[in-house]
Amino acid sequence: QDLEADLPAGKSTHSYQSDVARLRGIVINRFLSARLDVFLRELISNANDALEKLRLTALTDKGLWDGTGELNITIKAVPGEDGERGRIIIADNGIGMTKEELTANLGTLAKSGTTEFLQRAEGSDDATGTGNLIGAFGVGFYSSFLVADKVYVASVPARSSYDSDATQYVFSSTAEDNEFDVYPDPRGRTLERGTEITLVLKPDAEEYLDTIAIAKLVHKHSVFSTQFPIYMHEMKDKEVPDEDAEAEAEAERSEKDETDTLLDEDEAIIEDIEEEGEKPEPKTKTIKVEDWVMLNAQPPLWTQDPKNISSFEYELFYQATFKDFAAKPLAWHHFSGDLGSGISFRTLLYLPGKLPEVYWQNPLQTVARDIRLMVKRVFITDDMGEDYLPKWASWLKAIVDGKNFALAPDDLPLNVSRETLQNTSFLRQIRSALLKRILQTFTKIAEEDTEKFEKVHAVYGNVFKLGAVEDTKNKEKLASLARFATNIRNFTSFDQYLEEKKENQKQIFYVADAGKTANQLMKSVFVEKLIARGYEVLLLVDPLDEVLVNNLKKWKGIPFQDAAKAGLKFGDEKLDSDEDKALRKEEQDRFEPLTKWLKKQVDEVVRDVIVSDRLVSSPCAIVADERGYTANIQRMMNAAKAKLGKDDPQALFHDYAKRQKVLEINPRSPLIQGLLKRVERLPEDEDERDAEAEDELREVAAILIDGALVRSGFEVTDSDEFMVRVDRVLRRSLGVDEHAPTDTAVKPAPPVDPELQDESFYEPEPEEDDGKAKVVVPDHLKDDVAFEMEEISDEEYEKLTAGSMRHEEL
Ligand SMILES: Nc1ncnc2c1ncn2[C@@H]1O[C@H](COP(=O)(O)OP(=O)(O)OP(=O)(O)O)[C@@H](O)[C@H]1O
Repeated sequence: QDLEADLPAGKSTHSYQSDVARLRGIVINRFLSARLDVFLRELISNANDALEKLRLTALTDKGLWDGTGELNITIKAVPGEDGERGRIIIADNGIGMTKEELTANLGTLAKSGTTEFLQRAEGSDDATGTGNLIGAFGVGFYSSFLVADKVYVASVPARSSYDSDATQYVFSSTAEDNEFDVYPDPRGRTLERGTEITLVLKPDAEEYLDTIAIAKLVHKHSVFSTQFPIYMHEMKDKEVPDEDAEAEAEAERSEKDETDTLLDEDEAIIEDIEEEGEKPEPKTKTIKVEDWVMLNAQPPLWTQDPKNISSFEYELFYQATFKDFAAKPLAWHHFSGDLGSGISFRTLLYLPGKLPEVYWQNPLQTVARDIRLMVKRVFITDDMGEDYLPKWASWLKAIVDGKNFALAPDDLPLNVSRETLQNTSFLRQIRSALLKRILQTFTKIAEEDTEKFEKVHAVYGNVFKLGAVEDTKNKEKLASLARFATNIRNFTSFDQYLEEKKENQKQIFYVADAGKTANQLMKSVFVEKLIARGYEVLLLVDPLDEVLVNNLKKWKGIPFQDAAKAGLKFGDEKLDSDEDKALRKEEQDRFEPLTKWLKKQVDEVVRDVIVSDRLVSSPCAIVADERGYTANIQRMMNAAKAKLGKDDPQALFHDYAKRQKVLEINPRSPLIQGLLKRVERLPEDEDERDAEAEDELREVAAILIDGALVRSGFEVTDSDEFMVRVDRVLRRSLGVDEHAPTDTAVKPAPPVDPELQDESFYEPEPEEDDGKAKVVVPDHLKDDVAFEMEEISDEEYEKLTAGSMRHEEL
């Protein structure tokens, strides 16, 4: 029987309160279709409230509900037939409404702040933002009109559940009219208690009739939003005995039995056995039966006490909620907080076991997509805006469930734009709570479980480094989580490095070269002496490492020192004996002729040449100035410079920075000592100059410097020139005439061919027959044919050929 009022008797028509009319107008006209599906979560949320209200009031007023019978929510989709519209019916057996309550609750808005909300919503173009706030401001029920042309709300208050004569009333309203009707339900009393909402779907909302679509929606928005079971009506296939077919089969069987008795006895036995093997299957048929499937078997995990939740449950919840099946979460943190002004929240945050590839493809572009903001267990949004979290944390997956959230409109302004959503104090407070807890979670693992932290660091190491550069507020905390290899250990933090710092050491030493391994870096010329003397050196192999230390500049007040740069001090130089100091001074004076001479030779490559204090076995090294490029940075900058114009100031700076290096020579290297001697022997007098000897020496120096460049990680200035020099020096050492030219004569190419020949002309020429025995396989068979040959003796050959087998056949 239809819900439509058939008799005018008992029907009353009311106008919506003006605010309701405006609100309905916004809902109906200003929502994007993408937000249509909120209607279901809103109605489920209302049903949940009605059930909760019943449960609570029944605690003190047993007359409302005796505690027996399940409190639940049901959803039923009724496809349209015979030109009728499809319907969705959502019912609860909660507190219910009287005739007066139907009129008052659904016809007026009692929320404070609504008028302001309406003004802003009407003035805003951001329809999606409005969608986020539905629910938080009690526009919930009116979202029905997103999908329905007509809505019926049938209700019986709980108080009447024991009174079988009590009247069930219907509220009905169309989307167009600004009026609604209230009348006794023409179907009579169909509900024991509670509310049943029937949505007569608009033609373009018929997709919601699909039970799978409904189940998906419930899972997306509401599966964790109520503690009460949600059941969905389904027509299920069921096999039942088919009595008609069974009776027919029985008749057939008895006919057959009669024939069997006529057969020979032996045969009859065989027949019996066979019959036993194939007992007649009972005849069945498939019928459709009604079934109610529970959609939310799981209660909201984050509302439970962490003590009662197993790791397995946390992991399952993670997978189900965030659809991340790539790896188990590495860790989670489940906590509640209070923001004052009556707002509290519960949060469950997860550190994913793997960061998505897109994160590292462009970490600065990533946006947090998995922070699910809920209010009272009802999903509100997972779009917190582009910059809600710093980029380093954009991988975070979390549920944030605010309580009493809607009661504090100041904390969530009615303005609907995302930018303001981000800037509300509630969300800002949540953001800092989230960041604080992420860092706490990492720090706790780092302090308590090194093995686990190694795993965490393998995934998040670069996140810490990126974060320390990006997030000035959390710089220290993030940087202290980063770990590095050193020449002494594999996994050390800056703090641990300082614990092992030597006396008087005033710098944190590091050497960086992205792409090299820690072992390779340990062999770098720059750290020879540091390592030989037993100092600890951070071996920075990741591109972000160098960015991080350059950005930090100091750790606990102690500067970082790139071992490949000028300014390296062991710190104990002052403690050297006078003798040592004198020795160094003497060395410097002694090598001055060489440093001066070399400086003239290498003017283009380096700024200065000095006697080194950092080399042990290598003859020389190229060390960058404090403001110059190290090889590592130079490589990165070269790529960037390639894109700049020649006269671009940045390009000019690049050339300048490139030259800011020093050639350091090792006074103990025999090669350097030999070079010094040769330089000293060069006659100073202009007239006596030996051009040839000078050239030779220059060449040696040039190779030495190129070698130093390569050893120091730079590229040689001109690799062709380098090879020409090496060629000359090799000749000299082999006693080959240095100037003897290589015979470079070659046969010139034939004259230009003016014509295009026949195609076959360009095919490769067949090999000439050399007269030797061989098997020639045509090209197209080469892949398919294989040969095995066996050498046979003359005798065997004779034997074989003597018979019928001829040579060719063999
Ligand atoms: N299923 C229901 N059972 C009983 N009362 C209901 C039901 N649905 C709605 N109501 C009544 O109608 C009122 C208006 O509902 P509406 O969804 O517009 O706002 P709200 O539920 O009060 O706000 P919010 O959606 O933010 O919780 C509710 O406050 C409630 O009193």
